[in-house]
Parts: sequence; structure tokens; C-alpha cells
Amino acid sequence: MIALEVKNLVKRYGNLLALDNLSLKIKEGEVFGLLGPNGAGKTTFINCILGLTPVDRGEIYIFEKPLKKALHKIKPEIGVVTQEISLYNNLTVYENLSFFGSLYNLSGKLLKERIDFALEFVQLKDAARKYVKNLSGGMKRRLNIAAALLHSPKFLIMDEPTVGIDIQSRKLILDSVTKLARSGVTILYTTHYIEEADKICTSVAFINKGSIIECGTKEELLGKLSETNIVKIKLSKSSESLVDKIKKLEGVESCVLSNDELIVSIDKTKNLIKELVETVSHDGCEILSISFEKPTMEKLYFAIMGYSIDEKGEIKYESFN
Ligand SMILES: Nc1ncnc2c1ncn2[C@@H]1O[C@H](COP(=O)(O)OP(=O)(O)OP(=O)(O)O)[C@@H](O)[C@H]1O
Repeated sequence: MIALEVKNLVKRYGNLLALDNLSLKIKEGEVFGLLGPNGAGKTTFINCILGLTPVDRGEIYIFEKPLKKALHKIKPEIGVVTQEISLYNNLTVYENLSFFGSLYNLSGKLLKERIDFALEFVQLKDAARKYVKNLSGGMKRRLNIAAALLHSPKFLIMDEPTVGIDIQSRKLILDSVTKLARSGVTILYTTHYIEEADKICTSVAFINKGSIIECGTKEELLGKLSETNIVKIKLSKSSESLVDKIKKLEGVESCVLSNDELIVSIDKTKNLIKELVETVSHDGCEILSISFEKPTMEKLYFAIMGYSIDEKGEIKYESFN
């Protein structure tokens, strides 16, 4: 069963093209990571698939039903953890869950059971009587997740749920995503943390300027990585024209320049070291060092996108260590 299928989605805000012909498919049971920097279009995408933002073009199917026609039937299957925390500060943890549960028509014994489960799941049982205004940022985020789980959704959408929280809460949230997936819940997880996507997602899509640049299961992506070798060449001075020359060599898949260092991704069936050294020398650059890198998700991201993402979600052009 396909949990989400999106075909050629287009969303404009005035002149800004926020989603540019975006297509993707999420299979039931996957933890699907939508990975991209601030402004890439992640929240817009979520708002579109929830029917909260009208789309300009494209089709959306959730559990193989068209969103347009079946929104009211599909909604009870979906849980949403929004980027902004949506809780009532002047109610206790338990009262908040009780209120959100009642919105899903839960009441009595079933509501109590679901609240107990959700509190246990995010490890907030001991905080049940605390007012939300007195919780730490991490505890609020965990409560936000608990509220989204009360009605036992089959498809959970989480929009950057670990931004700005302590390490312990982050670990707890990542572990709970993995646990939920094991219990059969499909998860769409947006993030700008590459290492989170690497750690918990079974499939990942790289999104930039509203387009999917690369997408696949982790195995497929890692398979791609193993088809390439990454060579790092430290230069005495940088030259953008050299990057263009190297990109033209047969067998070079990508080349980016970062802090006077060339990062070249090469088809692993090719040995291009001689050609690389010659090209660099002809360009008048001096080679300070050459090293070979074992690829990781972060390195793949940099090689494909030409940048990495910092803690705050901003694009950073320096290479990773
Ligand atoms: N309501 C809106 N009106 C106009 N422009 C918008 C609106 N919402 C988002 N945008 C713009 O659309 C683009 C995509 O924004 P979006 O919030 O979807 O990105 P994002 O990947 O979720 O980033 P972030 O992590 O910063 O939330 C950005 O350029 C943003 O400024």
C-alpha cells in the first residue's frame, strides 16, 4: 500500500515558486525523511498534503485515495506534529491531552487509556499535573508529539520536531519515531539535520527550492555512494574555472569547491587521479594534499547539493570535516 503519493505538485506564493512540480511516493511503514535547508518548501509541502494550503496544480493521494474527494475520510488516519508548538500554557499536561483527545471524539475510558499510552510513550507520566508553561522546551515538544498520537494515526507527519531542544529530548524523540515505525505507523519526517535523516529514516528525499533533487531508500542512496569515490584535493589557491574543467572529465560525477579544497565525486570504475593532477597543474594551481573519503549521507548530500546545512537550517558552503 502507498501511504502518500504526490504527482507534479505546484504551489506559488505570488511570484515565488514554493513547490516546483514536486512528485514523490511514500510506502506504508516507511520513515520518510524530507531533508532540506530553511525555505526549501518542507512546511509548504506538509500544508498542501493536509489540505491546509490550496495547491496550484498536482495530485495528492493518501492511502491511495485522492485528497480532494476523500479529505474527511483520510483525516482520522493522520497525526500531525507541527513545527510551532500548539499547546495551552495555562492547562496542565493531562488537561491538554484531554482537550486534544476530545477533538478526536475520544472520551471516558478510551480517552484515559490513550492519554496514559501517549504520556508513557513520550516519558511524561511524571509531569502529567504540571502546567505547560512550566515545562522545558524539550518537554513541550514531547507533549506536542503525544497530542498527535492520541487517536492512533496510521500516518504521522512530523515537521522538524527536534529543532532547538536538549540532547536528551532529541534522543527520546528519535527513539520514539523508530518505535512508532516498528509498530506499523508510516512517518513523514521533515528536518534540516542530515544526521537525523541518516539515523532514523528508511527513505530520504533531498528538497531544494521546492524540487526533489535526490530520492531513494537509504540502501539505494548508499548504493549510489558506493558507485562513486570521493577525492579531496587541497589547493594553494582556489579557482572556479578549474571546477568547470574537472566537471568535464569523463567519469567525474560532481565537483565542488570549498575553502580551497576540491571535492570530486568519481565513478568508482574509473581511475582519474592522473587526469585530475594534470588538470589542476595545467590550471596553474598547486596541490597541497590529496585524500580519499569514505562516503556518508552527509558527504553524499554535499556532493549532490554543493552545500551542507548548519544547526540553524541555513545553507553552509564549507565542507564537513
Ligand atoms: N504564506 C506564505 N506566503 C508567502 N511566502 C511563503 C509563505 N509560506 C512560505 N513562504 C515561502 O515559501 C518558501 C518555502 O517555505 P517553507 O516554510 O515551506 O520552507 P521550509 O523548508 O519549511 O523552511 P523552514 O524550515 O524555514 O520552515 C520560502 O521561500 C518561504 O519564504
